Amino acid sequence: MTHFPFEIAAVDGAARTGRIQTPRGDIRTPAFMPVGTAATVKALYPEQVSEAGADIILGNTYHLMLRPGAERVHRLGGLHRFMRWSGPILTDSGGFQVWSLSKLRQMSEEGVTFKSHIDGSAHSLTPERSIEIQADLLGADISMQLDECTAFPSPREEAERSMEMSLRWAKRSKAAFGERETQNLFGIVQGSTFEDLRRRSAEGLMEIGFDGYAIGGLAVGEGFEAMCEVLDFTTPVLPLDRPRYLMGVGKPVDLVESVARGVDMFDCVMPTRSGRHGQAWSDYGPVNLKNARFAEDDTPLNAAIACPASRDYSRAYIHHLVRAGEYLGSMLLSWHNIAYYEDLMARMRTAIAEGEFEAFRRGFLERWHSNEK
Ligand SMILES: CNc1nc2c(CCNCC3CCCCC3)c3nc(N)[nH]c(=O)c3cc2[nH]1
Repeated sequence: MTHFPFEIAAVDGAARTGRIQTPRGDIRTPAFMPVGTAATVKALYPEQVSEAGADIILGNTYHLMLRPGAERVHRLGGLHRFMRWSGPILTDSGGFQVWSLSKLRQMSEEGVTFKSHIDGSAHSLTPERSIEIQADLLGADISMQLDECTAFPSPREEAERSMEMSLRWAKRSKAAFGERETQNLFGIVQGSTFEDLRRRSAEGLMEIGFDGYAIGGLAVGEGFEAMCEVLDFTTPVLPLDRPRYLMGVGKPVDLVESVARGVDMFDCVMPTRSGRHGQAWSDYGPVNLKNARFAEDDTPLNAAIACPASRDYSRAYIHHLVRAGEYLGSMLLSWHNIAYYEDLMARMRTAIAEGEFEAFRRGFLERWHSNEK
């Protein structure tokens, strides 16, 4: 097993803090991974993403195979060189995006065929092809198995069929990946909201053996309570000494409640996407800077965060930019939101290291549920 060393520095309840050591740098956990869908964390330079505190970013098989093409990225030196990000990159395997973005898709045991949402051209993804794109062509440090994200809600039989196919694809993904010294491969637990299916999926993946375990099939409309319930009965089954990655999550309160349940890694489009829609995140929830109450608010978004977008610009100015539809509005809010998310992760890492995570969590939930904005 050539998994990256995962050093757990402290445990507080089910919460853990530590670091994953990769050839391209350490990942401090719990970690939030900004999403770089089309080889860019939208509206930010890589330097800003790194200075904001991100150790690792996400890339994506689906988008990059369609445009500019995985072979082209490879000819140009791989994804790190192409986008000038020298730290670790995790890529998703593409299955989820086929379901959420493409038209006319066909699923079979072999894989999935689909039409590009960009130009309608025909494409196919198999477990083997997805690994080739992620690990060989893009050069991801961490690749994900090809899986099927089971729709929610699903009847039990459908969830079982879907989970079992993802397990077969997990086996094929691992066989295609083989043993690599400088790259890792994560399996993805499915099983929707059914405890026994989640257990069988986790046990099946551990039997195959992966460098880390993602929890898929969540943040698909099941709601906060159901997501927490699935975490309550899934994370305890997973190995303590391997990273757990909750895919597609989430709002700040989701991150706090999931870290409390033993999750180490997260990704979400929320900070950047909501920044483009005029929203700034805080411990009190989202704040829409378009709101008239900011028109003459000369205070910064959050002076406690050492990011120019959070500390140096007034809300009045950002309000003006958003109202005027100026690019700088989206740029500053995206920058602040990434810095806020990374600051939240840093506060949680410190709280766990000091054995104070419960107190941190209580304080955060009080702020989150207060109506102060
Ligand atoms: C938002 N909710 C959610 N996302 C899920 C995702 C995607 C996670 N984010 C990947 C980025 C998305 C933007 C482009 C770059 C990659 C899921 N992915 C996989 N493979 N399986 C899931 O069950 C799975 C489940 C998910 N649930």
